[in-house]
Amino acid sequence: MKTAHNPGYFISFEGIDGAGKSTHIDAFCQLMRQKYPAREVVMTREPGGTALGEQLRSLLLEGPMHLEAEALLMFAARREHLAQVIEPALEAGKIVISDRFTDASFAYQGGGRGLDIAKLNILERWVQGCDDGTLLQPNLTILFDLPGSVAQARRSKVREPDKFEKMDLDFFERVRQEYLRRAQLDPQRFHLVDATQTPERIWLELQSFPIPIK
Ligand SMILES: Nc1ncnc2c1ncn2[C@@H]1O[C@H](COP(=O)(O)OP(=O)(O)OP(=O)(O)O)[C@@H](O)[C@H]1O
Ligand SMILES: Cc1cn([C@H]2C[C@H](O)[C@@H](COP(=O)(O)O)O2)c(=O)[nH]c1=O
Repeated sequence: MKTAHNPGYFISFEGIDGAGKSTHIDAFCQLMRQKYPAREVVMTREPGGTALGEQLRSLLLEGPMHLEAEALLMFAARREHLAQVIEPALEAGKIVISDRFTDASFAYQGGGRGLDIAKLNILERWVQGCDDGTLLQPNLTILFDLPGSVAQARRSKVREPDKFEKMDLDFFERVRQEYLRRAQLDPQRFHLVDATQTPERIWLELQSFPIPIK
């Protein structure tokens, strides 16, 4: 990509597993379609969003692997996702809404599993760096924040855990803290949602906070 300055608008949803992203993301996409009828809305996810990305997702969410292999595969899936889906959509002026993006790598591989943040910074620059030196990032990241114990209780009611969801509470607390650290570093980009609220309250909040899309 030549530059991160494009006519599109890029939104990511983030949070620990069970924080409630999936509960709201479809309705949020519909809301964006209603609010901005002139814009096409593309909903996607990570890891995934392309044929290769979905194959990598299966590998990543199933078997154990070396931490650096895991990080590299997350960013390989992301590179393909950017090239095939995200960059063309943004260049065409579309609204892209992704269920997770690079903050998840910092939170899970960095905070949760302990990969050196400097290595993640290098991968981020490699994969999201543009020709003019800018870094392609979401314009807005909606972070669903809640304690690991609450998320674990919610998850256990509804599904069989995947590889990450089997991790212990300490892991999810570290993931949460890394998300919060990144939100503090970039308060302009992050909108923090208190995900301990009822789904109804959260939905009201998602409908009402201002998003600078023309
Ligand atoms: N605000 C809420 N209060 C109580 N329960 C909730 C709330 N939001 C979602 N849930 C319930 O918690 C469970 C997990 O929610 P959801 O699947 O949306 O989480 P998620 O963040 O998308 O997780 P993952 O990233 O692992 O897919 C679901 O059973 C959902 O109904
Ligand atoms: C992008 C990304 C994701 N993960 C982890 C986070 C979740 O446990 C899964 C994805 O599952 P979801 O329920 O669909 O959100 O993958 C990660 O560890 N690193 C990443 O970069």
